[in-house]
Amino acid sequence: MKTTQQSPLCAFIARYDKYVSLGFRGAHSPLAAHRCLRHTLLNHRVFLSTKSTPPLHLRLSRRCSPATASTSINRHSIFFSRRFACLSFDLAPQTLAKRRPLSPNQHNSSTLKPSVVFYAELFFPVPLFLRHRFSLDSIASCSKNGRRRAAPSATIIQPVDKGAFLKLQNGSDIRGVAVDGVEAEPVSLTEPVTEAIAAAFAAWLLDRKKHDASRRLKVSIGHDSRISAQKLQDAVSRGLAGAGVDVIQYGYVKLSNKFLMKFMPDTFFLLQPKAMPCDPSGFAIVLCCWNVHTSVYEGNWFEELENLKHALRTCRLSHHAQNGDAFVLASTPAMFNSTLTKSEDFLCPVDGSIMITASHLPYNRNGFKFFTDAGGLGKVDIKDILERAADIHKNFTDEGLRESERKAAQSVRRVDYMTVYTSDLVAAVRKAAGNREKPLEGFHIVVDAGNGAGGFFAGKVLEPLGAITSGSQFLEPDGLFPNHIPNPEDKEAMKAITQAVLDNKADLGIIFDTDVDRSAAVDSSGRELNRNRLIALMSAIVLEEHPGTTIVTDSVTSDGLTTFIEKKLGGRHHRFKRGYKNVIDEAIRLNSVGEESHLAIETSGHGALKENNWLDDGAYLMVKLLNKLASAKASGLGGGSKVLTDMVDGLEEPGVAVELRLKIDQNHADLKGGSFREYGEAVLQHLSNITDSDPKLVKAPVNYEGIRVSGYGGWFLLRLSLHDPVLPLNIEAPSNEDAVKLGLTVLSAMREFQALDTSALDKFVQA
Ligand SMILES: O=P(O)(O)OC[C@H]1O[C@H](O)[C@H](O)[C@@H](O)[C@@H]1O
Repeated sequence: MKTTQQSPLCAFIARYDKYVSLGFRGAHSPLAAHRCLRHTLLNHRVFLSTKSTPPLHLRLSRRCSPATASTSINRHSIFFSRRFACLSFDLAPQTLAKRRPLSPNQHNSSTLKPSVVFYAELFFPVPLFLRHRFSLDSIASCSKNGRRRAAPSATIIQPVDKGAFLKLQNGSDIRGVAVDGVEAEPVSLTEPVTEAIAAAFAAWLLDRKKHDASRRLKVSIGHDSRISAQKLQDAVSRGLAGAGVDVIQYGYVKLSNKFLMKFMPDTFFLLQPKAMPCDPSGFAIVLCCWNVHTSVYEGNWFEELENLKHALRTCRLSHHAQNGDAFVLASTPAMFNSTLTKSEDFLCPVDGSIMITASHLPYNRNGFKFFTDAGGLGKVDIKDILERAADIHKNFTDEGLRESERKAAQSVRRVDYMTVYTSDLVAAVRKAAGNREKPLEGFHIVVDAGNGAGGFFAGKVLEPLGAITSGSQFLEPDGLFPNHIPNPEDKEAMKAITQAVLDNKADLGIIFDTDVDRSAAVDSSGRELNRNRLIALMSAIVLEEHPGTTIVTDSVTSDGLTTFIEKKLGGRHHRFKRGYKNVIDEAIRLNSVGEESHLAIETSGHGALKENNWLDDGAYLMVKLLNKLASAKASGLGGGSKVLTDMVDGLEEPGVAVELRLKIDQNHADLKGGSFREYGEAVLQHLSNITDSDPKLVKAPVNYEGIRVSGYGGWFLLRLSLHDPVLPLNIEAPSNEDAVKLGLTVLSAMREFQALDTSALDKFVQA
């Protein structure tokens, strides 16, 4: 992925943005500092927060010189933006020399104007009067005659038409670009757009809950580890609060003074605890930047960061909320669960819930999933919300936005809901194991959270159940996903968890996607239990509990899986469409018409069980595997994951299985102004005709999506992607030769479709 940002600083931010905010070289210049601040704020999650009141920040600005008496400060300045304070100090060269001797060259360098810059994200909006006084925004907004006038909202509202809003729909989710910097991917999920979408969800919810008009509705918001999460969560909070809904945030940052004193003593000293007391529950941290000459400071600075990162890791940051140090994240299933939980302490149940996530997509994307107690919202509702959002956005005024901001500042509450959610998971395993406290004692299970939100599973689920989790990896949240794509379908990701299992001689490996609605496992021999194997395993478990039940899956499942479910397990395999919402809704429908179904699951790792309120929950799928391990051990069947491996014994596996994604060029003249869907349908129709006339091929008699054809001992499925201008082609066959024959059939149907990029298929058949 190419980024347009080239400066070393950007590279630096890209590496460390989770933990620091950086100043630019020359941050002594207010303009540069401000630009830097804006850049950082716009693109990165900025840490951290304080519940202290704004005057404390003012005091901080005055007191910082004495506080840093051991250094020599040439000048300092403070800037306030709507939610952030930026403090910048220029240090005299001798101060630098104390940290690391400067070369004569550096002493003489005219660029050597080192600064320290602190950024603080405030939990409260900075009052306008402060902003007017200190913010460069307000200086820029001075009228020509020199009189200050009210600063406009810190966000500039660009007009956005309805079409642009509707483009944010991705099936039953909303997805867009939230971070600038990737070529040809302009930001579409801006703060005002997000605020409008949240306000639209509130309006939609208020319409649905008219009968509850006597009380204020509550909506929970949570997010995963994405770098734009905080920014969007704030915007969502404003949108909801402005629409008259109570807002409960499940995602926030919480680091204790103790943590700071221990791991960042220098920084903390500069922050002067007396001037910036942290209230016992709120905690505060502002990480500083030893700005400028990273060449001068590099060692030290990197060392500090490494210390911090180490500290974060050893503290199991995301699992120790109750101990005071945490990035408190949320998972998608937990958000849905918050509409069902009954607990006044945790302000539950909420009327609606919003998860801020773009699942496994690249770091610059983000999006929303919406829930009520009836489940995730469907396509029609999402379209309705986006249409409403477009109207709301059109009518935004500065004053209205400020009012929403004020309301959000007054009404947002924070709850560590993951504590409830994880204790439910722990309770489920204990119950299944005959109420034993530590049913997983003796098991070594490694978790790979891919730096998403799933790190909690090691410390808050497995460890309380007695499992050893050493060797778990990528548990710490990092929205740049530096290790691998957090996606159990991804080959690299599966390789990483497999290696971790083998290296640690673990009994089981568990991997999640970013927002924990998908998962997969690896057995002790390093055998991947994902895709068809995971479905086979889950089917075996569910069919033991509910003999004969129907298993609903997505469309790309293998023929071998059908044989396994129907012949070996005695269930019924209902192969439906791709899309987790589609399979869940289908299972619910089957039950409503009298066909019992207890499991809806996709090869992607999404899965939902009837017993778990049809919650699409990757963590719960893993809980079902844990139950199996625990009960096997209790009944003396031995430890390890053999019990799971044995359950998928007999599943026929194809020699070759590929998925090729063929793009439709939407701007190609061959579309003749039509949509890519119409074009894709035409390709499918043509393929259907061709296969009808080929005696070696048999079209699947029952098929709900695309064209599925058997032949040459295997099968292929060509279908339209749920979201993209793409025709995904799945081929499974006993050998490469057979797979190529199937590929050639498909290719022959595509020759006349010029807008279709068949290069992946060309390559496949040639190889
Ligand atoms: O149709 P595709 O492009 O293959 O995408 C299909 C996938 O889209 C999303 O990621 C959904 O969350 C999945 O449930 C679905 O399987």
